[in-house]
This record gives sequence, C-alpha cells and structure tokens, in this order.
Amino acid sequence: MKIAFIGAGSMAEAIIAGLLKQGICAKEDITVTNKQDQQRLESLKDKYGVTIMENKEAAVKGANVIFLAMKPKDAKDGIQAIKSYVTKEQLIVSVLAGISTDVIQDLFEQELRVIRSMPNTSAAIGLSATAIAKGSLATESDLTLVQSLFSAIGLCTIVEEDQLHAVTGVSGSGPAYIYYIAEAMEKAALAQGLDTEVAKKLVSQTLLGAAHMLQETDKDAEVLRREVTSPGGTTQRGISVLDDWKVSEAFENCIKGATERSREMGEELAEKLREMASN
Ligand SMILES: NC(=O)C1=CN([C@@H]2O[C@H](COP(=O)(O)OP(=O)(O)OC[C@H]3O[C@@H](n4cnc5c(N)ncnc54)[C@H](O)[C@@H]3O)[C@@H](O)[C@H]2O)C=CC1
Ligand SMILES: O=C(O)[C@@H]1CCC=N1
Repeated sequence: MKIAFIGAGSMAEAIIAGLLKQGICAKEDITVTNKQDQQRLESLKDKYGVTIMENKEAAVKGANVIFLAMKPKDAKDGIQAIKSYVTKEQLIVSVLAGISTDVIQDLFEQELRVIRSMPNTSAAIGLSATAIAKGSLATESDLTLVQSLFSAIGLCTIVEEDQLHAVTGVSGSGPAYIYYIAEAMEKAALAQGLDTEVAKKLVSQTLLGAAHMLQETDKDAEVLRREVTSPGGTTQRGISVLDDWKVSEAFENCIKGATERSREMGEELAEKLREMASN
C-alpha cells in the first residue's frame, strides 16, 4: 500500500515511525510533503528513508491512502494545493483535530471517501490510542482498512464522528497531560532532594507500571488507587493535598476545555467556508 502524507510535523512523523517500525509498509511506499520546510523533509528522509517531495502532484500520485496531517488552520490551503490531483480511487485519512469529514469533502469539491481519525503521538512506538469515524461516502471496508493501519501502531476503536471531539480532549491531547504530570512529579522529587536522573527514572517507571496495572489487572483505577492508600499513611496525605487543590475537577475542566476547543476549531473553518461561499 502506498501512503502519502500532506504535512510533515510531529503527528505525521509519529505515524510514519510506527508504520515502519511495525513493518506495515516499506519506506519506499511512503511519500511526504509539507508547506515549505525543506530541511524538515530532509530530516525525515535521513531518519526514515521515506520519499520526500515538494511537488504536490507527484506527492499524491499513485498513493492509495492520503493522510492529511497539517494543522486544522492550514487545511484549506493544504487541500487546495492537492485537490486537482486527487482521484476518487484514493482514500483520504484526516488526523486534523475538529474538522468534520463533510468540511473535508467540501474542500476537495469532489465526492471522496474520507475517514477521520484522532491518534496520538505514542503512535511513534506503536502505542497510540486512536479512534476513527467514517465520512458519508467512505465504506465499511475503508473503515476496516484504516482500523488495521492504526491497529498496527496501537489501539484503534471506531466511534461516531461527533465523539471525536471528546476523543481529542481525552486521548489526542492526553499524552501532554501525562507529560505535564511527569514534569510536575520530577520537579517535586528534586525539591525533596532526589537527583534529576533518579527522579526521571522513578517517575517514568511509576507511570509505566501504573498504566500496565490499569490494562493488565481487571481492577478499576479507583480500586488500584485504594490499594496504594494505607489508612493514615503517606499516600492518604498526598491524595488529600490533591483533593484540597481540586485536581480531579481540574481534569474535568481540562478535558471539557480541550473537547470544546476541538468543536470550535471545526466550527471556525466551517464558518470561514460559509462566508467564502456567500461572497
Ligand atoms: N501533535 C499531536 O499530538 C496530534 C496532532 N493531531 C493533528 O495532526 C495535525 C498535525 O499536527 P502536528 O503534527 O502536531 O503539527 P505540526 O505543526 O508539527 O506539523 C504540521 C505540518 O503541516 C505542514 N503544512 C502546513 N501547511 C501546509 C500546506 N498548505 N500543505 C502541506 N503541508 C502543510 C507543515 O509544513 C508541517 O509539516 C493537526 O491537524 C493536529 O490536529 C492529531 C492528534 C495528535
Ligand atoms: O493540540 C492539538 O490541537 C492537537 C490535537 C490533539 C493533540 N494535539
């Protein structure tokens, strides 16, 4: 299968790295283009051996699957640059946060099969948490194909398209929340006298172990948390501080805000297109 990436940023790289690492496609089958940063393309070529192209027609020609991997704000220009070279036989896979498959179809101004996805950067090591949804013209077999691609680089579940906003707020942005926690725990460990290397090792292994416990035991997070928390002990004191600082509510608002932002980004582009159509 030949895959073209329009956009060569962190998400494109994470997917490319994952696909190659898992042997889903050969480096010769991947073509990458971006807006103008030739140095970035060269670095992807050096690192992964993929084909890089500035010419947009050449980039999409012959691809079975075209990944849209530019920022949502660049979707209009990015699609404009390739739309006259894309054919109905090619399957479009969007990773753009917030942008609906209808808007993508409108931007191409032709009846294309579009699958919308929300992976995360852990795709780079085969551990993405991805959800996908199909646009009105995509088929069940398109969905199955894209699910098999993303399943090769982590978990991939199928959702209704509207749920992708919440997915973005939870697992698309999610790695950043966990890194935020890691940063905070490392900083706190230093303040308590541990040295940087020890703090980093202990924090990352603690996150890794806890994630495995969540997946490999049949226990809920709450049960696992209680098992760590001895009455009158250290964890109880620590958790009581998190409760005092309303960390749980902070997460509720964090995910709500990110979900709302996904909807807004979709609406901003849809509104722009409506304005252009009415002028
Ligand atoms: N970074 C993340 O963790 C995740 C990002 N996403 C989505 O992935 C998409 C890309 O995000 P990042 O990789 O983080 O962005 P990025 O800023 O790292 O990369 C964007 C890429 O798009 C290219 N680009 C911009 N305008 C273009 C145009 N007109 N034609 C061709 N290429 C163009 C840029 O040159 C750059 O290579 C976004 O839509 C984002 O919503 C989805 C899930 C997770
Ligand atoms: O922050 C963003 O908008 C993108 C979407 C999910 C992760 N990064």
